[in-house]
Amino acid sequence: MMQLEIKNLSFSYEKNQQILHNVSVSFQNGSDDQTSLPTAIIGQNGAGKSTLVKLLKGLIKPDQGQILQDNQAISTQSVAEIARQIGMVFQNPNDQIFKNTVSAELEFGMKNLGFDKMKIRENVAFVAELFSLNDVLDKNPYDLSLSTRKLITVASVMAMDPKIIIFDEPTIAQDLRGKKALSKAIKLLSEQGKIVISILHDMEFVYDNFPRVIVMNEGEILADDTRERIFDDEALIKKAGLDTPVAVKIAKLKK
Ligand SMILES: Nc1ncnc2c1ncn2[C@@H]1O[C@H](COP(=O)(O)OP(=O)(O)OP(=O)(O)O)[C@@H](O)[C@H]1O
Repeated sequence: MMQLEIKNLSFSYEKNQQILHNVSVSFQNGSDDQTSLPTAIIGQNGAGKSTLVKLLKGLIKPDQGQILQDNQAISTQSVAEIARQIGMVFQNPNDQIFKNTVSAELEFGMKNLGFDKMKIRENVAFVAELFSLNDVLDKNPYDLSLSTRKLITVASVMAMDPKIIIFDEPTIAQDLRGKKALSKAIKLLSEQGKIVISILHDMEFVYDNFPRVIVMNEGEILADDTRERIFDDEALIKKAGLDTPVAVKIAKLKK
């Protein structure tokens, strides 16, 4: 079993302007309770979602509180150690793409982590197939659409085989085909026993793919529960300034 635990985390970018207030939450794999399910983090713009996942990845340091991976503080781990354990797909793919061919980009993270050639070839083939990238492997990512670039970053991080994978808004700019590939990837990662966490604004995608939902509001966790209970709670959804997924609205009309 693997565990990621956040204890009493507070954070501010600037003095006297606290962004996260005493946040505690945990994620794990391999148990049958809801902390092991693929988890969506939802909430209005500015709620603190991106800040929370940056802290999880060790990109910024908390003012107070702890982030523990298997009972070890991530603050004691090197950047390389964290990279091996925690993969993160940023909101904007342009922040994450460095190479001038898709295949070099897919290989890049694995090379940095010292994967052997056979494994690199195997993983590139797997993610290229999963995200329909075989026809563009020799292309420059910047000659491709934003949606394809985003899928390339998801594929690159998956290829590195991290134990924990965090997505920041993976569905931005995606059409139905892209969303289907992402759904398949999330299911697969979960079946492989990875901890899957994603920030999302697309409530339909949340409802279809994430059995556990964390609602953030003004730097706090308002609720952490199953998607059914979260979206059934109209007062909660309203307080957090969110929408109810269409499927839930229809089910309620039928009642
Ligand atoms: N680098 C920064 N410096 C100062 N303030 C920041 C910085 N990044 C974010 N903030 C502020 O922190 C607060 C939380 O931002 P954050 O990006 O975590 O929210 P979010 O819930 O991810 O929003 P969004 O859905 O728009 O991405 C906001 O008020 C934002 O203006």
